[in-house]
Amino acid sequence: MQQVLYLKDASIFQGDSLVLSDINIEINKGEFVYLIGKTGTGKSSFMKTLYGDLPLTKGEGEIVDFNLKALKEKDIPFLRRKLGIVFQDFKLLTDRTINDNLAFVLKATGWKDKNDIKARIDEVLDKVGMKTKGFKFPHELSGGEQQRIAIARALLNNPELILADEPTGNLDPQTSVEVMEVLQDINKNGNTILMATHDYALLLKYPSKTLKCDDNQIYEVVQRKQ
Ligand SMILES: Nc1ncnc2c1ncn2[C@@H]1O[C@H](COP(=O)(O)OP(=O)(O)OP(=O)(O)O)[C@@H](O)[C@H]1O
Repeated sequence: MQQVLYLKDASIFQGDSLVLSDINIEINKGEFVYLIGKTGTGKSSFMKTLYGDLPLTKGEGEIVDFNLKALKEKDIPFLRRKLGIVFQDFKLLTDRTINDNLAFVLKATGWKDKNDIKARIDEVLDKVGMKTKGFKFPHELSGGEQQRIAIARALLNNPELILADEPTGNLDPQTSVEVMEVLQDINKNGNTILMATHDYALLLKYPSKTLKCDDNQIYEVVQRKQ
């Protein structure tokens, strides 16, 4: 099994306060992993550590071949190119169309050829069922559609790991299921996904490996067979 993430005896701090300690986890290529836990237990802090927004100061960690302990400011853009990050609030650029949102990311990561850019955009929009919506502006799309675009954006550079922090947090239950179907599809096509959520209905509907933050620890939840 190829490992895309491991943490060994790691602790996560916000300033001086300890959020999580003794973290020992690994995620292998192809897995779909949930990260659950009550508000304030450290899910976002954990995710931020993985994409270089919080430093790892104690313990060891490696993500998509980057050593988190030795991560320098200048490494962060390169780390993020190997990750796809999806947030609760979509974070699309509101002043341009979907196609231009996606082209912006590709150009920022060195893509130059117009035809290659167009082909890649069509490809990722197709993966999230939004191929006909590229000409629209974000405000012309529903919340679920905007999140599907954010997932397409995360796929642009063939990420080795997708980090989704409460991707259905702003969506109604039906739309959450639609977005989850997209995430399940891309996982079946080989993408590795770590998804923070407090939506237990999704966990029950789509059972998968689950990590839980509680009492300053992260541990794997053993799921009972139904
Ligand atoms: N920027 C910050 N500075 C200092 N403390 C912070 C900061 N952000 C979060 N914390 C603290 O770290 C702890 C974990 O917060 P975190 O946001 O990681 O939890 P969470 O599980 O993601 O919660 P939520 O579901 O509400 O986002 C909380 O006690 C919080 O008050």
